[in-house]
Amino acid sequence: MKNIVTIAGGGSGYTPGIVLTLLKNQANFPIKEIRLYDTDRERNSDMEVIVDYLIKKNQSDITLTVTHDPKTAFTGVNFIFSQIRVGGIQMREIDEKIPLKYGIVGQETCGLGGFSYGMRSMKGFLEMVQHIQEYAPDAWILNYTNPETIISEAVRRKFPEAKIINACDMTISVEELIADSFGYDRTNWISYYYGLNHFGWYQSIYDTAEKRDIMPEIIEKIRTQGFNTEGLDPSWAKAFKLMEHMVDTFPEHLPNNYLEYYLYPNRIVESSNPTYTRANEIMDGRLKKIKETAEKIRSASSIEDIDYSSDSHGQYIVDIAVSILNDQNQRFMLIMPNKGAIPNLRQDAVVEVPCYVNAHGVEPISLRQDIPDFHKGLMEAQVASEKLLVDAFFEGSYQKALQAFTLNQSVPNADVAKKVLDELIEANGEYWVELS
Ligand SMILES: NC(=O)c1ccc[n+]([C@@H]2O[C@H](COP(=O)([O-])OP(=O)(O)OC[C@H]3O[C@@H](n4cnc5c(N)ncnc54)[C@H](O)[C@@H]3O)[C@@H](O)[C@H]2O)c1
Ligand SMILES: O=P(O)(O)OC[C@H]1O[C@H](O[C@H]2[C@H](O)[C@@H](O)[C@@H](O)O[C@@H]2CO)[C@H](O)[C@@H](O)[C@@H]1O
Ligand SMILES: [Mn+2]
Repeated sequence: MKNIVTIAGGGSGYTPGIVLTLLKNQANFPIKEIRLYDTDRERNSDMEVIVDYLIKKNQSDITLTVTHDPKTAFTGVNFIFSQIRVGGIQMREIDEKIPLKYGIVGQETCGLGGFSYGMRSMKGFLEMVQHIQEYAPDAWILNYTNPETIISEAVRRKFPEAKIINACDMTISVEELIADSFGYDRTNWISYYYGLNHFGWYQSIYDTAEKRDIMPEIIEKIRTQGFNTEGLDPSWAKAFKLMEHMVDTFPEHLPNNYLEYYLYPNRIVESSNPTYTRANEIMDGRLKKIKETAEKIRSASSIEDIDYSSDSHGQYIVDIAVSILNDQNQRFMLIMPNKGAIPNLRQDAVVEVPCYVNAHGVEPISLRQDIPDFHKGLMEAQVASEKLLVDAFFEGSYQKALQAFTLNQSVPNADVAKKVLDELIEANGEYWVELS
């Protein structure tokens, strides 16, 4: 059977990498149609030009459909890969800049920028899931849309039966960086990782060739040699530099780089430019590249190769689909209700842990051991603040939102929490539910 895949947020700069990965994986994941669904017609139309070019260049007979209509997007599909960004890059810029004005972390998925995005994202994402329930109730939603823990919690409350798998590419990026920096083969690894999304640690990394846990050795190498960040985007190189410091200071378990926003908000704020943030870098980089590539294809009768390739971000989501289709029980780091996976953390937390994926869905793997107090304490505050935010969304409660903002560990006091909340309510307007 050939599948139909809809890429929701089709205009995203991740689409070419995902399409090229799909084209490369036709033996395991045969596809008859790719649909690009996006509320922004101009962005979808630019991506149509690029994807059409990639399909033809690969001499594939896959049909391409481009739409802003949910019924056309979802009717009859088998998989929806979601990468929508509700509010777009313009609202990401606001999420990053308003907190920075008050001297606190301004970031896409962490701190109060992440909460601002979370409130918008829940609204837009749940509307999309409603459409999917109507037009394709049996389809699998493989979700990359952020902030993942908040999205996962909201979908679980509103659509408990939805067939959704929430995934983040950060752990594979970290593992690739480690393997490249120190000469490991990560395909031999069985990783045990626990946390919330963008808020977790490795507990162990078992190397099946060496037949031992190599995490202590990796930690030592990070402390003494540092990562090889040559060729990385400077912002990512900077993040991994701070990760080295985190590992050196807290060497018990290997942290996700995103913990820098909670453990070192001081350093993050000091090194941020409040008038030119990551959103501005993306506007001047990834987004410009899409426009330029589409223009190049439109205006040329024959063109040189365009600068997109299949990548691990695309491969990860395609591998999840393949594991479902072929009932392979492959292992992935996924975002799921805890229910015992981390034994000493509240059972209703949404956590990121290794899981098996097969035709029936996701089976989380238990860590079997309690996590230490330091890591547990940090997680408990974060779980509570994220849950309060989701409560605020469903109840329309200003008080719950204020509690969520105050409890966020990037926030020094309730006065700042309130000022930032009030300014974000104003800036988000209709993107947020009304809070009273
Ligand atoms: N989970 C992960 O590890 C991971 C990795 C990379 C990116 N992401 C997430 O993927 C998303 C896309 O990132 P990006 O930088 O490419 O963003 P982007 O803004 O460049 O692209 C997102 C696209 O979604 C469209 N969109 C917005 N709201 C929509 C809606 N309601 N319905 C349909 N389309 C809609 C926009 O018009 C835009 O074309 C973000 O949520 C980002 O955080 C997640
Ligand atoms: O600032 P951005 O938009 O470039 O990235 C934000 C996303 O960062 C992570 O994904 C990385 C990934 O880890 C890296 O290897 C490479 O593929 O780029 C990705 C994004 O550019 C993170 O996991 C996502 O959740 C963030 O949205
Ligand atoms: Mn992520």
